[in-house]
Amino acid sequence: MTSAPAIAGSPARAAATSEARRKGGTVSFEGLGKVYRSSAGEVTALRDISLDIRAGEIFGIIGRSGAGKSSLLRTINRLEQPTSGRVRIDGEDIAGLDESGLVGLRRRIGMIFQHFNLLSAKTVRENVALPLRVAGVARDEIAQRVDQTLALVGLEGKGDTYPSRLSGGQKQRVGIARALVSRPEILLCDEATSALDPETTVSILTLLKDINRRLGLTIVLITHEMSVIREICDRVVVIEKGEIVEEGPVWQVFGTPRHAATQALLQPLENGLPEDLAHRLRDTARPGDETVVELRFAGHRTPDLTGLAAAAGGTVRLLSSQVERIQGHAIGQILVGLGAGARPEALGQIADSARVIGYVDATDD
Ligand SMILES: Nc1ncnc2c1ncn2[C@@H]1O[C@H](COP(=O)(O)OP(=O)(O)OP(=O)(O)O)[C@@H](O)[C@H]1O
Repeated sequence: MTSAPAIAGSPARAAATSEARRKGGTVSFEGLGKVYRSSAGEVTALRDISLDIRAGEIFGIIGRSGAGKSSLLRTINRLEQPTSGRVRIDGEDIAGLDESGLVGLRRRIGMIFQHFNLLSAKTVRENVALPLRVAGVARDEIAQRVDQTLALVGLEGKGDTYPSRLSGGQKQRVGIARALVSRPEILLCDEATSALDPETTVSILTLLKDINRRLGLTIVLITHEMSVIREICDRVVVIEKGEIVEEGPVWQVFGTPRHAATQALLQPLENGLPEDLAHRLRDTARPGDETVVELRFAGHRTPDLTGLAAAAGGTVRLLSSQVERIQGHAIGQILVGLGAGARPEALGQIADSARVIGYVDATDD
């Protein structure tokens, strides 16, 4: 980009965004394969990956340890060479780039890392300036662009500080500034928040989202945490043993996870049955018991409490609720206890699915 990083909502922002969009930032994988060969043998890290990442989106790649996430991410800037298939950036097959073409590609693709990869003997300003120095940019322009980029990531006044005096979150901000100073079209994030505490993670993810909106740049991130995907991604792909097993908009993958690997990755986010209820739940009803119904929302319907009460046709108690909004869709589940005379079978029309999970003695509450 030729214009300066700008403030959200300003005319300069709109110009910066449209310029980034015009310049592209798409990534296509076509039948990509990667086999590592060493004296210890062969490891197939990626198999037949075909995938299109659109300009300006935040795209998540998730999978368990060893699934092949890093291998895939690193083929985008040719830190890793595929064994088969192709990677295209804005339609161009990057396998054909010569040395100078590769240098140009890496200027268009910034990268940030889990452990920040900062030079400890250099100040924040020197760290951020490094890619411009290497590119031979004039001294005055370097100073101006470094200042603008430090302001963009919220590090005004920290230019002369050494990395050892910064918090983890501040170090990652330096990493982000260094990646952005060359005004790339694509930002690769390699487990960028995995070394950070939950609060700092949220602040870095918020910054990435903000940068994506302001500059219109494509962000591709890898993570093993579904909470990161939920926080900022537009679309996600799940990889398992080197293959794509699930792909789609985030709300859809969270709402209807189809593959066992996705379900396992989502498990830490599920609270399960409230403990007190789990202890009291019975398989068969005794006189006076409430019927406990689980209503699941997969993003196609919004919980309608009035409709719920009307459909049930009797007393309804809310026992627990874990419904969140992802990309404007209601995802999660509600547990209700239905009293005598209520019709559990009528609740199927209220949620995306409904099922009786047992019975409880309501007088125990
Ligand atoms: N340089 C290498 N030489 C040999 N095998 C490798 C090499 N790099 C990765 N692998 C293997 O390739 C497979 C995929 O590794 P990769 O690092 O891409 O997975 P990952 O999903 O990023 O894992 P993690 O989350 O643990 O970093 C693993 O079995 C790994 O052991």
